[in-house]
Order: sequence, then C-alpha cells, then structure tokens
Amino acid sequence: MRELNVDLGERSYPIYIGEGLINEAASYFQKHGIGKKSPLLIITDSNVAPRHLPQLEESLRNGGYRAVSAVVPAGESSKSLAMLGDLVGEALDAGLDRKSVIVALGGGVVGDLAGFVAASYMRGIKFVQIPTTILAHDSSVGGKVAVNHPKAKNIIGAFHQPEFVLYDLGTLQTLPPRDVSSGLAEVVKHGLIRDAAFVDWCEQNADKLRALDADSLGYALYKGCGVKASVVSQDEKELGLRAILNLGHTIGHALEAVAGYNELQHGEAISIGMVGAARLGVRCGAPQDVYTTTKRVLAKCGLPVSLPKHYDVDAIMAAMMHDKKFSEGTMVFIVPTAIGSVEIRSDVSVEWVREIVEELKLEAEQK
Ligand SMILES: NC(=O)c1ccc[n+]([C@@H]2O[C@H](COP(=O)([O-])OP(=O)(O)OC[C@H]3O[C@@H](n4cnc5c(N)ncnc54)[C@H](O)[C@@H]3O)[C@@H](O)[C@H]2O)c1
Ligand SMILES: O=C(O)C(=O)C[C@@H](O)[C@H](O)[C@H](O)COP(=O)(O)O
Ligand SMILES: [Zn+2]
Repeated sequence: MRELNVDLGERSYPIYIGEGLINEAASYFQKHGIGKKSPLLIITDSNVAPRHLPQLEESLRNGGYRAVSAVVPAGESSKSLAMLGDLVGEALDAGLDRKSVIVALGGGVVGDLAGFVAASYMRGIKFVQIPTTILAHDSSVGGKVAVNHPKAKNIIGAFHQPEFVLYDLGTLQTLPPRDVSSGLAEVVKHGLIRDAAFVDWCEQNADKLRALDADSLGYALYKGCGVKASVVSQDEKELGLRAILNLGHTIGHALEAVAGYNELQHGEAISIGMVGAARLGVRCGAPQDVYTTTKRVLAKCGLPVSLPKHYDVDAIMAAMMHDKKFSEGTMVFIVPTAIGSVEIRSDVSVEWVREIVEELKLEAEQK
C-alpha cells in the first residue's frame, strides 16, 4: 500500500493507493472518525455499480454503517444541474443530515458530481473519494468539484476537499481500453508539467500501463497523485501556480463543450489540447522536442493527437472564451518550455491560438 498526503493545514488528507482497499472501506471510515448514526449516500454510475458497488456496500454494512446508493447514468452528461437536483432529492429521501457523508464511487464524472452535491447539500457536508478510473487519480485529489453548463465545462462548482481518497487498484481491472488511454492523458500531463524522467518512464511503460499491469499502474498513479498533491498544497484555490494543472485544458475543454460532452472522453480532449499547447510552446521558443515528444508519448498511450476533421474552428474559439483562465480581456495559457516544465503566460495572442487549432485540424486531414 502506498500513501501520500495533501498538505492543506486543517483540511489535509491522505490518499491511500493499493489492491483490495474497497473491502476494507469501513475501517478507513472509522479511522477518519466517520460516525455511524447518520446514513451515508454512495453516488456511483451505471457502469461502476454492477462491478464494484456490492463490495463497498458489503464492507460498509459489515462495519456497521447504513448506506444508501444512488446510481446515475454513466457519462459526462450526468455532470449537470438537473442531476444535482435529482441527487439532492435522493439525499433528502434517504434522510441525510449534516453529519452524513457522501461517498463518490467512480471516475471523474461521479467524483466531480458527488463532490458538488456534498459541497452544496445543507451548505456543505463531508465526502470521501473512491476513484475507479485512472483519470480519477487527478479528479479525486484537489477538491475541484463541479457540474457542466451546455456552454462551458465545469462552470458551476466549488472547492470542497474530501476527507480521504481510497484508491483500490483492483477496480481498474474492469476499465475498457478507451478509458485506460483517456486516464493516461492526465498521468502524462503530470509528467509534462513537473517531471521529465516520469514522461520518459510513461513512454517506456505505455504498453504495460495499457495492459493494466498492476505494478506499473500503482507506480504511475502514485507519481501522478504526488505531482497533483504537491501543486494543490501550494495553491489550493488556483490563485496562481495551480493553473499549471490546466495544461491542455484551454483547448481541451472547448473541444468537449463543442462536441456536446458526448464525443470525446476528457483525456482524449486534453491529449489534443496538450499537443496544441506543445506547438504553442515551440512557437514561443521551446525546443522542437517539446512537440515531438509530447505527441509521441500520447500516441503511444493510445490517445488522439490531432483534431478530428469535422470540428469547427470558430465554434472552438468561441467556446474557449468561456474558459475560467480568460478574464479581464486576457487569455492565460499554460505553455510548455521544456519536457517537465511549463510557464503561465498571459501574452499569447488569440490569433496564435487559432492558428494552432487550425494546424491541429490540418494534421488530421493530412493523414
Ligand atoms: N476535479 C478535477 O480536478 C478533475 C480532474 C480531471 C478530470 N476531471 C473530470 O473528470 C471527468 C472525467 O473522468 P473519467 O475519465 O474518470 O470519466 P468517467 O467518470 O465518465 O469514467 C469513464 C468511463 O469509465 C466507466 N468506469 C468508471 N470506472 C470503471 C471501472 N472500474 N470499470 C469499468 N468502467 C468504469 C464510467 O462509467 C465511464 O463510462 C471529466 O468530467 C473531467 O472534467 C476533474
Ligand atoms: O485540479 C486542477 O486544478 C486541474 O486543472 C485538473 C484538471 O485536470 C481538471 O480537468 C480540472 O477539472 C480542470 O479545472 P477547471 O478549473 O479548468 O475546470
Ligand atoms: Zn483534466
């Protein structure tokens, strides 16, 4: 078992990573002082429920906890205000009170949604993250919780930190290949922003990761969570540094919104966005290998590295203007300077970004 800590003063919490941890869930709840008098609400999705919910329910029941489960349809469209309303209804029906705890069992969609239910129900109750995707090594850590608006991704949300993160590597064995690759995009991102040697490791071990080799996965998630925890500890509310975790997301979030949140997985959109950011980096003076390496490693992970032909550049540029990093008329962009390092720049022209998006599309057309 590996353990990391997110250092946030009195809101600090551990991330436990290991095999079979769901079966011991009740003991972690107890260890973290979660009481048994108020009911818990487990929020999960329709793909995760048949595979991993029974073990969690059994563990909690055996430990003397009362838990009610709510299952939302799998997919990004569940990250909506309407679903938030439905879940608040379920919480009320289940008798959740201010001492109740919400448990997010699933990927980033469930984590963001359940976290936002916890942040808003009765003005905020505790929650626990039990991630079941590779991508969720990113979403379960750091306290960003949100739902989407049709016009903009994650635009209705809060910062609300979990009590702890319980990462059972065993749950990842049931992930479909597409979601394995999607999750690897954020793993590679953590290397690209902070750790060149880890990017190299990802490239060397991409095949093992895609084959769900348990040792490789455990190491990758430990390294990815480590970068995330370190950045969040230094800047919880994204007043500055934390924006580096948004590498690839300015373009990526716009692609997700333009595609109606149902065509590209988050990691796929971010992969294309990171290739775009790497191109921008080279334009801003970074060595050419920033682009070639970024593209090569992401492709090795089974990710898209160019923009599908049918995407409309005008629509993408319009969606980008809703990015949270666009304010006071300025677009803040995360630009790579070398593999393993990025800078936060507010002097990148919108025209340059547009040219990069057009180039990404051209690459797909030339294939
Ligand atoms: N809060 C943050 O800091 C943060 C960080 C990164 C991403 N995100 C958000 O996370 C979301 C993407 O997360 P995701 O890729 O995990 O998406 P997801 O939750 O939709 O999971 C991807 C797919 O895998 C299925 N699934 C999950 N666990 C499974 C398992 N163990 N076995 C089989 N199938 C399983 C899901 O049902 C879904 O179909 C996006 O909404 C993104 O915006 C948030
Ligand atoms: O935790 C962060 O900060 C991140 O930027 C992590 C991203 O991978 C994640 O997709 C996040 O939800 C994006 O944040 P947003 O503020 O741009 O919605
Ligand atoms: Zn992301």
